[in-house]
Amino acid sequence: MPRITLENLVRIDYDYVTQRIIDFIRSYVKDSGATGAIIGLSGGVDSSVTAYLLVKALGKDNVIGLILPYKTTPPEDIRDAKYVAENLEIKYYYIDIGKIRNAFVESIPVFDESDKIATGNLLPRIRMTILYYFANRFNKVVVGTGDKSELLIGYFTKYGDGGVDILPIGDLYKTQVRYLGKYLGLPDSIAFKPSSPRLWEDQTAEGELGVKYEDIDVILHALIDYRMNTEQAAEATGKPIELVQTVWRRVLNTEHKRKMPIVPRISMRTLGIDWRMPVNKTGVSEFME
Ligand SMILES: Nc1ncnc2c1ncn2[C@@H]1O[C@H](COP(=O)(O)OP(=O)(O)OC[C@H]2O[C@@H]([n+]3cccc(C(=O)O)c3)[C@H](O)[C@@H]2O)[C@@H](O)[C@H]1O
Ligand SMILES: Nc1ncnc2c1ncn2[C@@H]1O[C@H](COP(=O)(O)OP(=O)(O)OP(=O)(O)O)[C@@H](O)[C@H]1O
Ligand SMILES: [Mg+2]
Repeated sequence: MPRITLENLVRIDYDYVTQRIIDFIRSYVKDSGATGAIIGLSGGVDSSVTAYLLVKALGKDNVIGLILPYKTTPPEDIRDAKYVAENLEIKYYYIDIGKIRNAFVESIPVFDESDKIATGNLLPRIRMTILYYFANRFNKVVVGTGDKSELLIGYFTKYGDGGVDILPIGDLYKTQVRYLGKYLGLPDSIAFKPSSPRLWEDQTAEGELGVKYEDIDVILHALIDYRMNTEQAAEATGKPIELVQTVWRRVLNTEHKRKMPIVPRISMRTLGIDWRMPVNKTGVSEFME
C-alpha cells in the first residue's frame, strides 16, 4: 500500500501544469469564437491564480475582471482583487452588489435572513448573472475558478459560482493551486490566504466544512486518483476513517452539482420502442386531425 502524503500532491511540475492550462484556455477561447474572458476577482487564491493564467494565455487586453463586493466582503479582499487586476494591467469594473441583493430580499415574500445558505447563495448567483451580462455584451466566455477539491466535495453554489463556461484549475487540488500561485508570483498573503466564500460575516471554508483542506486534499487524492476505498484511503493517508467517510459522503451527495440536469428517458430513441400514435388512412396522426 503506497503512503499518501500532501508532499506527493504538491510536488508536481508547475511549469508543465501552467503550460497545459494555458494551451487549454487558448484553444477553448479560440474555438468558441469569443474574443476573450470575463472573471470575477474576489482577492482569493482561486480567482487570482486563474486570472494570472488567463493573462498568460490570452494577453491582458482580452481579459476583463469584475470586482463584485457585498458588505460581507472584507476590505483586504477588495484590496487584493484590485492588486491582481492592476498588477496584471487588465481592465476591471468595481460593482457593489448590495442594491441588487437587497432588491431580491425585498421582492421575495418568504425571505428569511436566518437561513444562511439560502440567503448567502444569492450572492454568487447575482455575480453569475452580472458575469454573463458582460460575456454577452463583449463576446467573451465566463471563466470559473473552482478547484478540484471544491468541485469534488461540491463546495460551491449550484448555478452561482458553479455557473461558468470553463474551469481552468478544476483538475488541481486547493493545495496545488496555492503552490501554483506562488510559482506564478502571487504574494503569500493571497496564495496562502485562508479560503472563504464570504457569504456571511466571519465565514471560513474550513470552519463550515469542519475539515482542513490539507486533509480533504490528501484524502481525495487517495479516493479519486488512487481509486482506493475508504478503508484503504484511511490506511494510506493515516487519517481517521470517520474523516475519510465524511469526505467521501460529500463527494457522493453532491454528484448532482457536477452533472447536467437529469432528463427522463421517454423518447422513442432512448426507450427503444415505437411510441407513435396510430395514423389514419391519409397518414396523419388522429389527434392532429
Ligand atoms: N440529489 C439532487 N439532485 C438534483 N438537485 C439537487 C439534489 N440535491 C440538492 N439539489 C439542489 O441543489 C440545491 C443545493 O445546492 P446549492 O444551492 O448549491 O446549496 P448548498 O450546497 O447547500 O450551499 C452551497 C455551499 O457551497 C458553499 N460555497 C458557495 C459559494 C462559494 C464557495 C466557495 O468555496 O467560495 C462555497 C457555501 O458556503 C455552501 O456551503 C438544492 O436546493 C436543490 O435545488
Ligand atoms: N467579491 C467578489 N467579487 C468578484 N468575484 C467574486 C467575489 N467573491 C467571489 N467571487 C467569485 O466567485 C469565485 C468563487 O469564490 P471562492 O471563494 O471559491 O474563490 P476564491 O476566493 O478565488 O478562492 P478561495 O476558495 O480560496 O476563497 C471567486 O473565485 C470569484 O471568481
Ligand atoms: Mg474566496
